[in-house]
Amino acid sequence: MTNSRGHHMVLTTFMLPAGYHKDSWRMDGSRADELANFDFVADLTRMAEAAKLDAVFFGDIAHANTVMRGDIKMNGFYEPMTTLAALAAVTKNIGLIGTISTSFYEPYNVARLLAGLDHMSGGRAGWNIVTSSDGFQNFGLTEAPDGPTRYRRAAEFVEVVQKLWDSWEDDAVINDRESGWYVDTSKIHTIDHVGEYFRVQGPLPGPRSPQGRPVLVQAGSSAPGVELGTSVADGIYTAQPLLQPSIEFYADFKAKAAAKGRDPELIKIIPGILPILGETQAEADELAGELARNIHMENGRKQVGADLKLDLSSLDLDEAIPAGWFSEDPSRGSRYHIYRRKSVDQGMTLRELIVDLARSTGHQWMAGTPGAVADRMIEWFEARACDGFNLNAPFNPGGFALICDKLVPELAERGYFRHEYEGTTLRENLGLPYPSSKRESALA
Ligand SMILES: Cc1cc2nc3c(=O)[nH]c(=O)nc-3n(C[C@H](O)[C@H](O)[C@H](O)COP(=O)(O)O)c2cc1C
Repeated sequence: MTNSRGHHMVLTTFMLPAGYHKDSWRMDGSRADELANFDFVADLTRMAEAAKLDAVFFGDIAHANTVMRGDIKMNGFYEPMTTLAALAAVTKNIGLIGTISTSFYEPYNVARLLAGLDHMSGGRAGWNIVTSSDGFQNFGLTEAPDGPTRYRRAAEFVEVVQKLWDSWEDDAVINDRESGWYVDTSKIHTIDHVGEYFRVQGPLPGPRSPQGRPVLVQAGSSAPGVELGTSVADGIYTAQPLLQPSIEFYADFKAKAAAKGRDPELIKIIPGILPILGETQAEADELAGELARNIHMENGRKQVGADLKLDLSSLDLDEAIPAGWFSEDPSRGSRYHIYRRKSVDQGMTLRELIVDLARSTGHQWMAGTPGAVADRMIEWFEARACDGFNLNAPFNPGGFALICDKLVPELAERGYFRHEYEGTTLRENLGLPYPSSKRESALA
């Protein structure tokens, strides 16, 4: 490894078969007619595995609001756990990270789902822990509980899931034909959890999974979100469009985790990036223009309005949203303030904002040659603005092919990414240790 940090980047991909760039499913060559079809997502995942990416990452939202506003990007066409289980059967090395909401499930189900995926994939499961800000109408409530309440439930939820994953000691299965006992029951323990939200006896009905505990990723940016991430997450997804704020976020996050006794090197900070690639800068710019020409502007207007909670129906597309329409309230969330800055400080017009949001939804995007995009990624990695990236393919399958065939090899060539998988589990490939069960640590 030739880079100064002594290890390579983490690279995962946000698996959105419709394409991360809004409306890119309208491009020539997209496989839009195959959305919700397994072969399509399996082809994309095999491409990611051939490029030796750490993991494919499936987001999830339990409602159809964005689809009804004309944006199918963050779609419900692929339910994460069922899709990942199917993908486990046709892949060998790549990590399989799925989103499950702590607001809409019970910990016992989630512990089983992820342990099951970990078993079926030989140790490649990961969980993106979200608390969901929408969709509560589908689960018996009229609106979302406030952030601190959702994260209180999430913290207890994760604690219960971890206790359940540890409820079988590593060597509880003895498979002893002589004695007639398949398991050593003295090594299987109830958890007897009684908390504010959950009462769970345990143990799980099956053995500890290959990774001991599947990898935990999280993306909270509010104070309670960061509190959960710094306490439990192995990986942090984050929208960081600018270098300096990302360096500050990285240092602050790792310091908070270290203050809790965690090894900051074992927590991977993974901002998103959307690369639009061309053989030359002119070719990349032309592609960016083609993607922008596919955007349905009126749907874009609705989407920006919904994201910012503003009525933009009367605004000319070539005007900027008036500064006075924005709130400075920090509780509006990090994405809101990214767009407030772009509009107010950088003077972007509504049309430019729609295009920018269509490209990145608040993440960094860059049009350039593979060499130039690799330069930018390396600059961030060396500056400790990140430990790697979540690659957002602007369009599929063509835009993802450019990432896998041109950008990732460039990073590998320059010593910033692997040529071969190091291990067979996601933990091994991320350089994370096998976690001893809580019971063992309590006894030690
Ligand atoms: C890359 C990335 C992916 C995310 N994926 C999801 C998702 O699939 N489902 C979801 O409900 N929230 C998702 N989120 C939202 C976060 O879980 C979180 O709610 C958001 O960053 C705001 O932080 P807060 O919850 O602390 O306010 C994602 C965020 C990021 C940055």
